Amino acid sequence: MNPNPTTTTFMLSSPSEPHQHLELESVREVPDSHAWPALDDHPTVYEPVPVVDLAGPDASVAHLARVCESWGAFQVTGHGIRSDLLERLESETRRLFALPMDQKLKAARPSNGISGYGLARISCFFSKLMWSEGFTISGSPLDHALKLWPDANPSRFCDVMQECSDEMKQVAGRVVRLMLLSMGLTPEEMKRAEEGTRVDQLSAVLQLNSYPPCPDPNRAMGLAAHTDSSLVTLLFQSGTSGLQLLRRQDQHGPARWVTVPPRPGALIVLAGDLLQILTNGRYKSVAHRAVVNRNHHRVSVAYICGPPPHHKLSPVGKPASPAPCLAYRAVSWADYLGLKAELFDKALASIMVAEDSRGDEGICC
Ligand SMILES: C=C1C[C@]23C[C@@]1(O)CC[C@H]2[C@@]12CCC[C@@](C)(C(=O)O1)[C@H]2[C@@H]3C(=O)O
Ligand SMILES: O=C(O)CCC(=O)C(=O)O
Ligand SMILES: [Fe+2]
Repeated sequence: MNPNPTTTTFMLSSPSEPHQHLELESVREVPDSHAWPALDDHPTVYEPVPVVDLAGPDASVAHLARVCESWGAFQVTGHGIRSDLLERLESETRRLFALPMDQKLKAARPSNGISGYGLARISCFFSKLMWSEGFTISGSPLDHALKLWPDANPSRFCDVMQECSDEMKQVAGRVVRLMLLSMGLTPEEMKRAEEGTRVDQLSAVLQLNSYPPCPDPNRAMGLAAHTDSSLVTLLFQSGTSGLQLLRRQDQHGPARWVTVPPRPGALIVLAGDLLQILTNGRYKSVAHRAVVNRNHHRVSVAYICGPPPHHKLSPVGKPASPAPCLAYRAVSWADYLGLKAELFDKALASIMVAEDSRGDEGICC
């Protein structure tokens, strides 16, 4: 799948690209560096995005199987994360992005690193820059917080990020388990699927995103279409919409963008590439993007979660139909991230096992 026809393998000419670290909030006109030629690659339509109440009967495995197969995403309520914690998550995220650019750049993500402040990582695959800033937290955010707020107590930021990660881990663990139960696996397959995916084993990064108001939202892109590499991503979006899911009725049907309206207290679950691999193509990862708007400064926080980085995940269950024999070779998250950084939307295809060469690692059908 190519989630966006404007994708090229264009690399930014140099790290000192003049508009790379624009103070987007003070820009009055979208510069050419940020003007996207084709935002309307598919129509944007209204469709109600499914809601799964983890505390209610919606959390039935039959319902979940249908939702995962047909959407790869849903809103989750009844997750137990207190609304005041989510409010603090939003306000700490806003406080970070409101810092002056030179302060944020003190916590810049190193070119070969995971954590820190910077442009969307996928920027290198596109010829235009995105109307957003990101901050990735992997492990403790303390070192970064000390650089961002050298004169203040960093615990306010760190505590909220840590508490949210801990809570989101519990929710992600429940969601992954329900998804696996919904596949109707044999006890042996279920045991194999749970290796590396149990709640106590999950690992994650927290991705904070900021989308300042944009003077010409029809020409700018907040975050270009992509799938996450995770098993599942839990996304918190502030009261402003912007997240869109790429949806098809069936494999060959026309694609359209569906906006996920903010729903107070809800989190959004997005199926990632590792879930597609683990479920042998049955629960596909969902392509999504973030669009911007003229008046509101939107923020979002993604809890991008998967197995321990070096745990090798291999597919379980029957290959997805109608595709005859989708199967992937076993892969660790760490190795898959390497493929994704190199191949972007071709990473999944690169680990498909050809039908005639299925051996120990692939699933025979
Ligand atoms: C663990 C990771 C997943 C991620 C790449 C990363 O190393 C850290 C940031 C993650 C993120 C967040 C925004 C979208 C995304 C595609 C990206 O470019 O960086 C994801 C990556 C991913 O899921 O592959
Ligand atoms: O901001 C959003 O709604 C999407 C964010 C996202 O896709 C990500 O962080 O991976
Ligand atoms: Fe994403």
